[in-house]
Amino acid sequence: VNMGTALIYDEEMTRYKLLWVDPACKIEVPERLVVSYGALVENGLADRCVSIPVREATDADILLVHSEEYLEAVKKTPYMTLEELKEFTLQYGDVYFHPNIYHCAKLALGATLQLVDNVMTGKVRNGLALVRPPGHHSMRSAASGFCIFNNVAIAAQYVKQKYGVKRVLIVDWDIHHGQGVQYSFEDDPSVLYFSWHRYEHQKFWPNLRESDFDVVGKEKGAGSTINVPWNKVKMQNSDYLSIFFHVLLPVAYEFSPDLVLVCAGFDSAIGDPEGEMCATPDIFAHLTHLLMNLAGGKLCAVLEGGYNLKSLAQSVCQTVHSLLGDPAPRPANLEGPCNSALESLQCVRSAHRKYWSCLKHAGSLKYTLIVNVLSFSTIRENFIKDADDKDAVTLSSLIALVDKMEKNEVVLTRDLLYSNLFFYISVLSQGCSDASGFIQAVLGLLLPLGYEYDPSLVLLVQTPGSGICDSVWQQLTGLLQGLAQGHILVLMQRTCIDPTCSSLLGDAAPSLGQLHAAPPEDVEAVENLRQRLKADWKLLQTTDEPDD
Ligand SMILES: COCC(O)(O)CCCCCNCCCN
Ligand SMILES: [Zn+2]
Repeated sequence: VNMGTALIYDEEMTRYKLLWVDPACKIEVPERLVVSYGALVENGLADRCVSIPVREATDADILLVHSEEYLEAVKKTPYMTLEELKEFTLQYGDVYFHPNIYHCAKLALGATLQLVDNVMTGKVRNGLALVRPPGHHSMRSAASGFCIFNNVAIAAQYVKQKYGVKRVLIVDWDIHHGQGVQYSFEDDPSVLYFSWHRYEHQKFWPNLRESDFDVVGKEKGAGSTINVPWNKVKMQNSDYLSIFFHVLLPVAYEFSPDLVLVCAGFDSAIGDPEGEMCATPDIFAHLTHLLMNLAGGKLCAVLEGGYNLKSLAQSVCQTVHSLLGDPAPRPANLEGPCNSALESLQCVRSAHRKYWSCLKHAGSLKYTLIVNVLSFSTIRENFIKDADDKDAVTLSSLIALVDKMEKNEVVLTRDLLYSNLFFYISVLSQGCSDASGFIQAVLGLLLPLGYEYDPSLVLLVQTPGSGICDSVWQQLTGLLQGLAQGHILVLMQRTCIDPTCSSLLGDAAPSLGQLHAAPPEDVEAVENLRQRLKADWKLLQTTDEPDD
């Protein structure tokens, strides 16, 4: 059941700003919150959310990550003169202090903890905390990058301590590397930290060697830090989606988190002076949607960066639309990932191959994945029979149609042809359906194909004997709703009405639990098919090698 989406915001957090000249900090202005919240109100989204009040974080909350000496130092800032504030600020990088920033930093952290409390206790399903100062750069004893307290890092420690949460996934889609988060969990296998960031071979701020793809975590935490460096600017939607399909989502499903925290920075959107990327605000509807079937839908997004007020406001609205369960806009005209993105993708996958079974290739065939992309011409030449001109494609005719498609005697009624290309994937799994093999096929093959194809309708058919268990079926039904603006038609030849309906009604699919290594034959099946198809379907590429 959909318990709703929390929105946590308090205008007190707009009451601090830069009081002196500092070119590095002038972009971090109070208007960032004003326009974000304003846009949610204007678009009728604020009213559809459950409004949860902020609270002040306690010392105990702050000390989950930060040191006593750092907290004691920050506590003195409200009483400092302008000169003392400037002096105090000099010891840190790309950050500024203000008499009211300590208060606002406690509210930003308090807002974040209110959000995770309400999600963990089931008051709401998911939510967004619109906060400043942001958090992901601040470290145990240092402020950095406009950040005072590390809101998301503290939230992860907080839920582990208070709710005994075993595994937390942190997705940092801000365009900067959240080094503060990485440092907090680099040896902690219970927190998986994923970050992509503008890097340009260490030439971009914060210019850290440890932001590169080969830094994967330490000791027990090896494999639980995933760094995706963008070594060029102007990355687009398909670059972002490729990383989700071929790195983040396969690993996230294998990790099977109990909670997803998002460092929701929107400086990764087009128009942002910091990111200089080209991904459009609607991509955040898809990124959010693609994470919403993890952890039983428990997702807490916390604002980090975002400095172009127009694209920030639009990106925030796209994110909240998805949190509310609204269908995502069609991912129009996706090209393939650029070579630089493919290089990063390949580097990250190989750096993590030994930690995550989903990134391995081996074995022989179990799934026969039949992918027929039937274009107009193919259909017209080879398949059209003298189909009578039905006015409406009735369900029975669709079922009859699908039966024929199963037998590859495709007869398409004329009006079905009018809905442009017809895209037909049948995932036949002989024998018991191993969830991980199937999910990896969905994430690494079906979704990239589907997003690139961008259908106006998704026809999902459950063939008898497919042996796909309900929770996997619900994951599939949920994930596919990111396509065709959610226009999905499910033909079931087996009674799994309830789980399907709950997924169609927007409920998150139940977690599949930690996924074991997929049977090698499944992995190979997907890999073979991906090799065959990637020449025509660019989103299937994971390397810039002609045949990886
Ligand atoms: C968590 O804060 C959100 C953020 O990651 O966006 C902070 C970015 C700090 C960027 C510091 N350099 C600015 C140089 C100005 N050209
Ligand atoms: Zn940022």
